[in-house]
Amino acid sequence: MASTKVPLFPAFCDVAKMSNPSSASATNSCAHFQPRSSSRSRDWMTRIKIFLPLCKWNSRFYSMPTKFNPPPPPPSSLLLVSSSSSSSSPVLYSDVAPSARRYKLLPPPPLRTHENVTESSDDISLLNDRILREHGKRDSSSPRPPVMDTKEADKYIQQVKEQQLRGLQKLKGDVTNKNWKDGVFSYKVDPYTLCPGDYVVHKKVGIGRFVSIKFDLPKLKHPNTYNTDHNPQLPTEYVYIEYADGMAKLPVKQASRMLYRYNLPNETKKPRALSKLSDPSAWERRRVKGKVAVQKMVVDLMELYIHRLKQRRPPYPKMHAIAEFASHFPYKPTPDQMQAIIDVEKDLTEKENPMDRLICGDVGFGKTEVALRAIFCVVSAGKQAMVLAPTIVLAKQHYDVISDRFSRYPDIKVGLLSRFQSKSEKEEYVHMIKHGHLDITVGTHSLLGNRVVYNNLGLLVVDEEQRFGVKQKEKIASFKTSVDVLTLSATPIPRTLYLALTGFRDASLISTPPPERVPIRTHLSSYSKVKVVSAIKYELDRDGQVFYVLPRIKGLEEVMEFLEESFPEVEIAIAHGKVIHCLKWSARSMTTSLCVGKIQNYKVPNHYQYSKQLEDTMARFALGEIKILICTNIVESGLDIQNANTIIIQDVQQFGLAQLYQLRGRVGRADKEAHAHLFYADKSLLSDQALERLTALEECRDLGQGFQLAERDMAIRGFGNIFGEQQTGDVGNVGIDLFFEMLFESLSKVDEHRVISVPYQSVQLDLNINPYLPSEYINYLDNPMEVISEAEKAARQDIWSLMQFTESLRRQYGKEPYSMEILLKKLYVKRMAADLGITRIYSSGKIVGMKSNMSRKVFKLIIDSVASDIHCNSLVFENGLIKAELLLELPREQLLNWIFQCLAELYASLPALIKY
Ligand SMILES: Nc1ncnc2c1ncn2[C@@H]1O[C@H](COP(=O)(O)OP(=O)(O)OP(=O)(O)O)[C@@H](O)[C@H]1O
Repeated sequence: MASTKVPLFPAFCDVAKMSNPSSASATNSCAHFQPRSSSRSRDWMTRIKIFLPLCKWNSRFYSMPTKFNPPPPPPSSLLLVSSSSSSSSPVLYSDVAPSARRYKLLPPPPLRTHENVTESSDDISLLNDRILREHGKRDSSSPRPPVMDTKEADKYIQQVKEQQLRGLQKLKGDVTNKNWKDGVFSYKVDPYTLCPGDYVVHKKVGIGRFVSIKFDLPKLKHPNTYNTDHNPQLPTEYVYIEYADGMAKLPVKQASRMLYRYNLPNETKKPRALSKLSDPSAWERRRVKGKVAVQKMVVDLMELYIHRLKQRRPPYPKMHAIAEFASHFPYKPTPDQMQAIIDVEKDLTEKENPMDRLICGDVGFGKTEVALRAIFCVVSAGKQAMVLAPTIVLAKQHYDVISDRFSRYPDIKVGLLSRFQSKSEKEEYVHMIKHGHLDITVGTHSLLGNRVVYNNLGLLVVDEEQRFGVKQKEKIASFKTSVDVLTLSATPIPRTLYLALTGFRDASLISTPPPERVPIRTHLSSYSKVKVVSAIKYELDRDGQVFYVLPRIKGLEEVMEFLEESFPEVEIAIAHGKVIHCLKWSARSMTTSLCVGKIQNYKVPNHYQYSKQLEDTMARFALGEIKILICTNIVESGLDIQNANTIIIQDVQQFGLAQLYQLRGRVGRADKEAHAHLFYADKSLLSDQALERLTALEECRDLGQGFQLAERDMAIRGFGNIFGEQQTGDVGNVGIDLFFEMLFESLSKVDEHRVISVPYQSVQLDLNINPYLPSEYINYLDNPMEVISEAEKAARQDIWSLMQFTESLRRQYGKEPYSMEILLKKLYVKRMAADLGITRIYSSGKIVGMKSNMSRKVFKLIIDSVASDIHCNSLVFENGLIKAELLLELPREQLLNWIFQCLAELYASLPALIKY
């Protein structure tokens, strides 16, 4: 939603504070208001007192929690009349001249944000809070795309749809895929593959625990009839599932049609609760919630994608020089690698909208080369490129690889910027970047700081985006609309998901390893110094190098001592990502040339010195001078040292599977057989789950097999790459497989979930409500005509502007009187109706009718996702008309309240719909 600010009126009064200084809201909103003089405030109080007796007829007026509580209007004081029923531009008539401006002008107060929402008592506040929350949620994950013209949107949606169909078609054509059943992609589980205790999800009943499959005699449907499905004489196989309030038994055939796994294989995460057989509606609500969450994800994705398609930049020129650049790659690209290179080249040289492509491939499968070619294409066209890495070690490695590859092009300048640099060094780089003297900048998140301003940025390469923090991801997202972005990730996306997503997200998969790769041998056992020494000795004997990884910095020192004793002649070093302000650790963070005896003279290094040491350590390890590197997971991603082919991981249980998978990928990056030794401290301390997962990792020996294992296990994390991380929590509601199925369904039907909004002006509100504004309120307002016209203008713009308008109004003048509230509600009703595609609202007796352009499917989806049943139970959909029959005919203003609340409920489901 566009966050356009409605011009605020000058804040000038302190009435609320004076009349009710202790009110909580006064503290919140009016604390900065200053009365100009006490005599004037007394004057105001006197005027209120005079009018008080007149107000008694309107008890509702008094019961409102208002800061500003002026008297009700004498009937003639001000009448707001709609100039026509289709336009709510009101005409003002006032019998009281606006009073002199009596209050001091102060700057407008800050707007409420979703963090500081406090007052939420009336309908409008509640709705505003909801809009704020929704905006906050969406804003944190992605910038809100601006409104798009319906016809233009049609074109893009069609384009996305066609591409996506091609993806699904490919999936169908994939004969090896067992998930296609009867032309539909299915994630249902084969009951025979279940183990007792596995959590399962029955689509109709909910979450239960698989007990067993047993033979039993089938029940007769009726005592006098034979069961046509099963011969009553013969026992049939049944699946037994335990629920919260009993045991269910299902014929195997039915179970294979209805059951899903709740968890990933090898995962034993407990669901919050088992479902009840006696209460299927609770499960139904949960399922609908899950469906709507999935829907929201897909719609967000779709909207962002469409928004990006709308951005324009001229395609980069196709250059012959790229062939020369490519010829310096020492290997023949693998087919997948080549495809990824072609995909990126097409994005850059054939498309007119900025690229946002994900290169997803197993560790060490050659993603860097794809990025290098993209960088070449962009910088040779005179633009700058930025390469972002999650760690300084990886940034340095990228810097080395890039510098090496571009060394033949002296005009192309490459620089490394990191938080560990000295201030002057940094300043120099920042200056060079700003003036276009640096073509390729490599660095960590420090590149995202506001001080780094580019002269002509064309490409952003992000390595392992998931390892950046929320704020940094937001910053990265903000680049996506203006520059080409290439994201590299070793977190696998299941091929099926990838294909289904074709059309929504540009991604290239590299799933084939370079040809000479040999599978890594993984050994899992309890820790033993003897085993460690033997593993290291084996590697050193073949002239290789060793990574020794621990989960914490504490402990590196101890290992150092032990290894120095065992291998006194060997160069050993420590590397980790932090400067530790403790003499002992800092000293040991130096390379091994520093012996214990020198520690006394050693000064704690600052960031700059530490970075130099780390850089030096890593460089010497890369050159093969250091043979054993004792480190934390600072080496987790991307590090590429071909001669290091043994990795020892101590206290393996403290790492996540994804981390282990990455760490293991540090070795076996050339043609030598590599070994990964995973050591746990004490088997008895390992949970069954941890042991099972580690065993699975050990068993996946073949190349690509590990990828398959990780593919499912990390599918959820893979979602993070595509949808944003917060949504992954929604999986827990319905279990992974049903979630996948819903996702597939939703992806393939995305165009059916479309609400086409109508222009605000075209909404006809035939309710004949024309509220009077009290003259006191009119006098109180600085410029009433302007207030009313600003309100209209905000409503015409969008709901966000209207929300900002009411918030400002209330902050400056206090809570409005009832008639003003009615006026605002009219505007809200019209605005929400326009967004929902409702063109006319009318009432006739007890019937409320809303003429809409939405389809029955969309109506159903909206109704399904509405949290409160109060309004929606009464709504039906007939031939483009949303209809409700109320229990009794309501007075007009109450009717407006009912419609306001009803639309606010419907409006809440809009995020799950495409709104063009
Ligand atoms: N087609 C190829 N044939 C042989 N070796 C290759 C090929 N492509 C890349 N390599 C080499 O494989 C090693 C790993 O490649 P690269 O660093 O690009 O992997 P990556 O996919 O980025 O891995 P990670 O996810 O760990 O960062 C490098 O030494 C690289 O030179």
